[in-house]
Amino acid sequence: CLSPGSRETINISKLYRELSLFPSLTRADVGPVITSQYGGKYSNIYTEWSQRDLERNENVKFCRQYIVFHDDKSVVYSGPSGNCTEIKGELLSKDSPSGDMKAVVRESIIKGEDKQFLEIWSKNIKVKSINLTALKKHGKVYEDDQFGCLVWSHSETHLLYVAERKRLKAESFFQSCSLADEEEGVKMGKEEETTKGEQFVFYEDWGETLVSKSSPVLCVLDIEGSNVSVLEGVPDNISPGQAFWAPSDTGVVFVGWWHEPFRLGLKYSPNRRSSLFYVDLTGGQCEQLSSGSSAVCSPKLSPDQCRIIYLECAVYGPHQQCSRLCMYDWYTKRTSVVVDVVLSECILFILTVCSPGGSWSLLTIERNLMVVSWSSPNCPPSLRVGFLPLGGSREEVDWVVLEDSQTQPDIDWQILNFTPPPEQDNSQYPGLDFDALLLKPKDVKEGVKLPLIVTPHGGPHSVIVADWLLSSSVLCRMGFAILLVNYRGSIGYGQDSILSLPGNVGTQDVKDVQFAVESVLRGGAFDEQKVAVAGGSHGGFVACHLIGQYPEFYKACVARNPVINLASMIGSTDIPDWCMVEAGYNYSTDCLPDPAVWEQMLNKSPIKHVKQVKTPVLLTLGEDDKRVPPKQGIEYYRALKALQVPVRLLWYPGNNHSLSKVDAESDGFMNIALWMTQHLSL
Ligand SMILES: CSCC[C@H](NC=O)C(=O)N[C@@H](CO)C(=O)O
Repeated sequence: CLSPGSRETINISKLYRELSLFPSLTRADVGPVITSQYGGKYSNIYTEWSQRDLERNENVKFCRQYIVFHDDKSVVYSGPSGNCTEIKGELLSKDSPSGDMKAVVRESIIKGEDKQFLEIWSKNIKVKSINLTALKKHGKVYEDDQFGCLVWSHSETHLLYVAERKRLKAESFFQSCSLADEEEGVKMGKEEETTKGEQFVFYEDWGETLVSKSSPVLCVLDIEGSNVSVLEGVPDNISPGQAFWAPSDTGVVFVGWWHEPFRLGLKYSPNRRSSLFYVDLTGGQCEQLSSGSSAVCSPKLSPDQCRIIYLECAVYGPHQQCSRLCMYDWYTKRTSVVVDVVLSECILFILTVCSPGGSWSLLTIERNLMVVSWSSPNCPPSLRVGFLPLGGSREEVDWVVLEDSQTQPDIDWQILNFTPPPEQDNSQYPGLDFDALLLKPKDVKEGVKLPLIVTPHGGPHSVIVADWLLSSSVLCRMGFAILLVNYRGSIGYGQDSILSLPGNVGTQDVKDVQFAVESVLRGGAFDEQKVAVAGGSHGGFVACHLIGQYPEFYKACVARNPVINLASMIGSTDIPDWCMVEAGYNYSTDCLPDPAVWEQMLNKSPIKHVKQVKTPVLLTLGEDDKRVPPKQGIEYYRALKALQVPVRLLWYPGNNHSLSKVDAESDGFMNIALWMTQHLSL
């Protein structure tokens, strides 16, 4: 085993430090069109970035602005305006539509207590700073991308946001308060309504990454009067979010999620019963705008304020299944389907006309000006802008780079396509192919066979795209090849591929990955004795299946928060429906434990094959994971210990499912790299 101070360990940490310097783009906003004194038209582009700061042990957020001169169909001149500025304490921010003002929700610690403020900035002045905590109209403001929003009214006189409903201060049954205390409280204006007997009441939350978010309310600030009000009219059994102002500011449109009979995890789960609603500001009447038997998200008002587009999919079933794009006409109240569920091979037009190859991520589009983050497995994110070709023409977009990044010359990558052998074809969904991304060190000496790390993604309905991946690029620079497999069931290939997997987890996904690895090995460039597997969550499920079903094949395994036993997980995860659906059953909120279903869940789980495992396993677990509770990993750890299979468990307090806090991520990476080096005897 390499010691922490060995030259090799130091070199790996140096590489990690070097490659973790590249920031990623998290947001872009395009400002209004301004005409300069010389007649040229330009827009400001505001961007936010995130970068790991290993010294400070946190992800730092910073912004940079760019100026883009254009003629409405092409960029004429562009460049940065000033340097980067770190953003501290901002939970949410938004420029007003005219660009004249900016609103910020800020968190600040004052005398050891967390306080939230809503600030209004105009030119170089902070014109308002409203202490939301002191107002006590609601609890904490939601800053997440599930419910959260900060939206200017069209008139720029009001702001809309979402916060936790106000709760009365809970006191012990035995709390005594003297008359003198009460009188003092009243005198000081500090009296607070309290309630007895509620101190230990359980409040459901919305699960992984949304803990302590239970009952959101829509809040409006009247800027002129500095007055905050909580909107009335939202039904009691609905949690509102993703809100915006209706045409002419007559009310608010929002997505409402039903939270009865109980809340289920929402992260990566757009398949929760929900609908579009409109609440009228004058009468407080609430109207349901979409069907009550589906799941909706991401509503947007068209620039002409006449239509709302949104995504809609079925309730339950596979998480991240295909959605249809719907349009609601504000004036006729009619709904139409713009793009229906795509059954097979979904390739967006924009991706087909963009070169170079890699990953194009649209940050925003305003008046046909697209702002994108482009990256590839050997090139960290760069910022580009380009106009959408007019009238949907298939012309190439003329991309202009606003912020470039350095290509990593030592990394090579390619996309591989696989057709499963006939005996592995899915009879219900025949003829499905799948892809994989292969990363390799560039100049390999003649005769050298590379060690290979196989990585199935999680989900299972998610996807690996050809973007910049920090850990894969460091491993590649260390001399490993990495094979990232989009087995059948991944997203981006249409609904049929997604539906082919539920009921077949532990076989179809596992066989696809094994087929991909064996096909790649047949090429002769890789060392068959040096193959490892690593995956997180459902990717950890596939990894642990592979070492159980192919016990001689893999020389090392790493699993982050892996699903080990569907039957034991259903009672503790925030998404029990996932366990039922992936095991091949329908879910309903009133389903009770059924021995036959549990037996199938067990049969499809990695724990079923643990007796065959010989591969050394490194487990990385997040203490606060609500999705795959760490007890899943512990279950595997105990079984491996009993079988005397080498196992090492890393336990990360304060971390959830993603293990993405800077210290957990970097420590996890170093341990993974050393585990691979040790067991593949590099
Ligand atoms: C009951 S947990 C199911 C696995 C989990 N699915 C959704 O959250 C998963 O695999 N998550 C992926 C992301 O989709 C991960 O990498 O964490």
